[in-house]
Amino acid sequence: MTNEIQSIFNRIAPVYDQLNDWLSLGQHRIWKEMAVKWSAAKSGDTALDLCCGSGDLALRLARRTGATGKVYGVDFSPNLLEKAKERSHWQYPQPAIAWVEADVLNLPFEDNQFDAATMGYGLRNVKDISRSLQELYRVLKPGAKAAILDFHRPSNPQLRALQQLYLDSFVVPVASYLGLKEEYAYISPSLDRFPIGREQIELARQVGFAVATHYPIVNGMMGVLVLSKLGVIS
Ligand SMILES: C/C(=C\Cc1cc(O)c2ccccc2c1O)CCC[C@H](C)CCC[C@H](C)CCCC(C)C
Ligand SMILES: C[S@@+](CC[C@H](N)C(=O)[O-])C[C@H]1O[C@@H](n2cnc3c(N)ncnc32)[C@H](O)[C@@H]1O
Repeated sequence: MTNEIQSIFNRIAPVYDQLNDWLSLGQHRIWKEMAVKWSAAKSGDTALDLCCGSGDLALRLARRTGATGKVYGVDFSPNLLEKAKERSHWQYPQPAIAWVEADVLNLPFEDNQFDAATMGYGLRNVKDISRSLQELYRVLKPGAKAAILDFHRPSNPQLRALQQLYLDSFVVPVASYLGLKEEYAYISPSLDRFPIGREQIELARQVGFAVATHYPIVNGMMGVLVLSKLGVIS
């Protein structure tokens, strides 16, 4: 059965990439590249991109893991996955990516499979953040790292007000013009209830991550949670 979040992302799929470029003034590419770097994915790795959407992070990961590595992109929106497949089809050389339609709260993978993982703008959207971190922990190999990029609320009240103004007075009106007002208006309340950096760290520790650090970026308007599963890398 399709849930509300799935429907939102299925509806925005046709314009998703273009709007990300316009609304972030192209900056989302830099933020995603930072997440890929912090995941420490390297050549030959088996890497995972959770909530992969149209595949931006998975394609970036695949550039790092190379021809000897493999990337798995997981998402539950068939329309965004279709976009991801289309994009990877046109790349040369063909990236080694498997696109998997699944719920990240129930990953279809064995324990201890992945050398590195990323998640971009997914954690704020899942129904159960702890469960999602637990699943991520389960499938990572001991010694592996994950980098989770998402919006963040700046602690400075002026910057928070500026972020809110940008969302209400620029992002939502632009999306409205394309008939996607409700879909983009959803970002603001989802950010209001999203745990801030130190709360994310606490949730990650509770599921077993021994090392968890949150890096605010874009003056705290975005953040990257970097997690390590302790153990020896074989
Ligand atoms: C790639 C980005 C967001 C992805 C994204 C996440 C969601 O949860 C959504 C939910 C519903 C609809 C769409 C999305 C969605 O696209 C980040 C960039 C896009 C943002 C809309 C831009 C927001 C900019 C910030 C407030 C900070 C502005 C800084 C400035 C541009 C330097
Ligand atoms: C804002 S998009 C991010 C897409 C991509 N990672 C990026 O950075 O552009 C959020 C994605 O999370 C996916 N998603 C949300 N909850 C999910 C879940 N429980 N299981 C799988 N995918 C989920 C949505 O379908 C959507 O593609």
